[in-house]
Amino acid sequence: MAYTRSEEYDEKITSGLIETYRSALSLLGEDPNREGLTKTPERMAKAMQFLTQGYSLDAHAILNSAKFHENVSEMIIVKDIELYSMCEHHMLPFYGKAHVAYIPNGYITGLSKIARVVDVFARRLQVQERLTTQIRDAIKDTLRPLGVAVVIEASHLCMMMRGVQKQNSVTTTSAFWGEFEKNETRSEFTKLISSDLH
Ligand SMILES: Nc1nc2c(ncn2[C@@H]2O[C@H](COP(=O)(O)OP(=O)(O)OP(=O)(O)O)[C@@H](O)[C@H]2O)c(=O)[nH]1
Ligand SMILES: [Zn+2]
Repeated sequence: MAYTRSEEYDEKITSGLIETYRSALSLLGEDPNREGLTKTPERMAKAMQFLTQGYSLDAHAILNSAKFHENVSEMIIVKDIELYSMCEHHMLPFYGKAHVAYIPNGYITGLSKIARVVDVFARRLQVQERLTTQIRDAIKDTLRPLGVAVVIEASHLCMMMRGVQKQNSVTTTSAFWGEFEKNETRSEFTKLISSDLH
C-alpha cells in the first residue's frame, strides 16, 4: 500500500502543503510555532496525501491483477466494506459502508480487489453519488459481468459538525447495471445485504 512510510510522500507536494497549512493555522488565529503545532502542518500534509491517494491508483489495473477465468453464474456479494471519503464541498469526511455485488460472465476477481476499488475512489474528493457509480463502472468495464450493484450508506460530517447539524441522518446511494436493473435480481441483492447471516 502506498504512503505507509514517510519517504514515500512526494517532497515537493509535502513542502508546498506544509507552507499552506502553516499559513492556514495563522489565519485561523493559531500560533504555528507553539510546541503542540510545530509538526502539525507536516502531519496534515501527509494525512491529506494519504486521504487523496486514490488519484494515483488505477482501479482497472487492480481488478485485472487478479482476474480469473471461472464459470460461476451466481451473484457474488462483498458487503459491509467500510469506507472513509471526503466531500468535495467542504473537504470534511463522510464515512460508512459499501455493499458491492456482481454476477460473473466468465471471469471473477479477487475478493480483496473489490474492497481495494472502493478505496481507490473513496480516497479522493467526492460526492457520494459519483463514488457509487465509479465503483460500479470500474467493475463493469473490467470484468464485463452480467450485472453490477453498488449500495453505499454514509454519514457526512459536513451535515453533523456544521451546517444543518443533523447527527443521525444516513444517506443511501445506489448504482445498478445489467441484471440488477431487473426487480427480481435487485430484490435478492437487497435482501442479502440486509440479512445478518455471515
Ligand atoms: N449530493 C451530495 N451533496 C453533498 C455531498 N456531500 C455534501 N453535500 C452537500 O453539498 C451541499 C453544498 O451546498 P452549499 O449550499 O453550496 O454549501 P453550504 O452553504 O455549506 O451548505 P450547508 O451544508 O447547507 O450549510 C450541501 O447541501 C451538502 O450537504 C454528497 O456526497 N452528495
Ligand atoms: Zn460537505
